[in-house]
Amino acid sequence: MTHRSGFACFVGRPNAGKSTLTNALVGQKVAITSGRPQTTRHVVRGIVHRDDAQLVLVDTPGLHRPRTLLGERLNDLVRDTLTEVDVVGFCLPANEKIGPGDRYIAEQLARLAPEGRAGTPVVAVVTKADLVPRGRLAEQLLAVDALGEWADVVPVSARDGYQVGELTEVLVGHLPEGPALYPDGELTDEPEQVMVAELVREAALEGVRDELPHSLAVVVDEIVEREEPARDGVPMLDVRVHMFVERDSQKAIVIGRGGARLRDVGTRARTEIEALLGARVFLDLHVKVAKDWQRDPKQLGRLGF
Ligand SMILES: Nc1nc2c(ncn2[C@@H]2O[C@H](COP(=O)(O)OP(=O)(O)OP(=O)(O)O)[C@@H](O)[C@H]2O)c(=O)[nH]1
Repeated sequence: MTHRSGFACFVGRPNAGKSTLTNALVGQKVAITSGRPQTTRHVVRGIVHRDDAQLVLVDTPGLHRPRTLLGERLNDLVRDTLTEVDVVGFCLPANEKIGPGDRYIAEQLARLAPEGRAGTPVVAVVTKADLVPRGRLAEQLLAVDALGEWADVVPVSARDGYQVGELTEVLVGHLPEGPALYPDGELTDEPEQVMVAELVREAALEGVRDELPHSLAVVVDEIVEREEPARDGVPMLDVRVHMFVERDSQKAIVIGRGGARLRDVGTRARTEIEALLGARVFLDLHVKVAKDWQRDPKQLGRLGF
């Protein structure tokens, strides 16, 4: 079975139904995050976990707020963000006529595809389908279709669940093959997780910063509390961390002769993590050379390279 993974974001003018749709897609396993995950520069709004795919929904700064629509200066930022995701969902409410705000966004999205090149696919999502009769919905679908070049046009209702599964299918269909980017279950994107990653990164770069310029990404896979605390009542945590480097030579640097350097890094990081979390920590450090899928500039960017 091929596994797909990647990022999507919803754009659309205010009130278009982006947040509600995100929640509907993510369903029970909602994993809204408050902070900034260390593996991506965008705020993760939610993750759809499936056996065959992981769809990470991220926020797009810039196109969400009306005032930013006026700021030409923000266009580059928006464009950057939109080209870093694998698929964009452009939300247009079924019950409102297409207006200048929608057209503005449509124009921005059209620029994602530089002439003659395939850009980020954009799926036009006609939201709030439950608010209009079938005939009106059909008319809106035609109007939206005429508004630009879309990879697909999908009507949905986040309210009653109409076509929500279908939209997931369509979005997943635009993701590249790749392993899950986040562990299943609740996304514990707590500040601790970010700080733990930072502590490991600092320890790993100590003394070799010049040799590993931008080539070290740290991903905290999990922080799990053991059921039995230590005898003195201090909680015990298993912390699993992956460090990604780009080349074998860099892996050798991180690990050091006979693993000596990695042990050192582990000890130093562990001491600091214990101080941070107030717990005894078993730190499981792995170093990996980024695989082919991670050589993809998009993927590397997400891992922080
Ligand atoms: N009837 C109906 N109402 C919906 C649906 N989706 C969203 N709404 C309503 O539309 C309003 C706006 O929805 P949001 O999800 O907050 O829209 P948004 O695009 O995230 O808005 P901003 O955060 O302002 O950009 C809310 O009052 C929702 O309850 C839907 O499928 N059906």
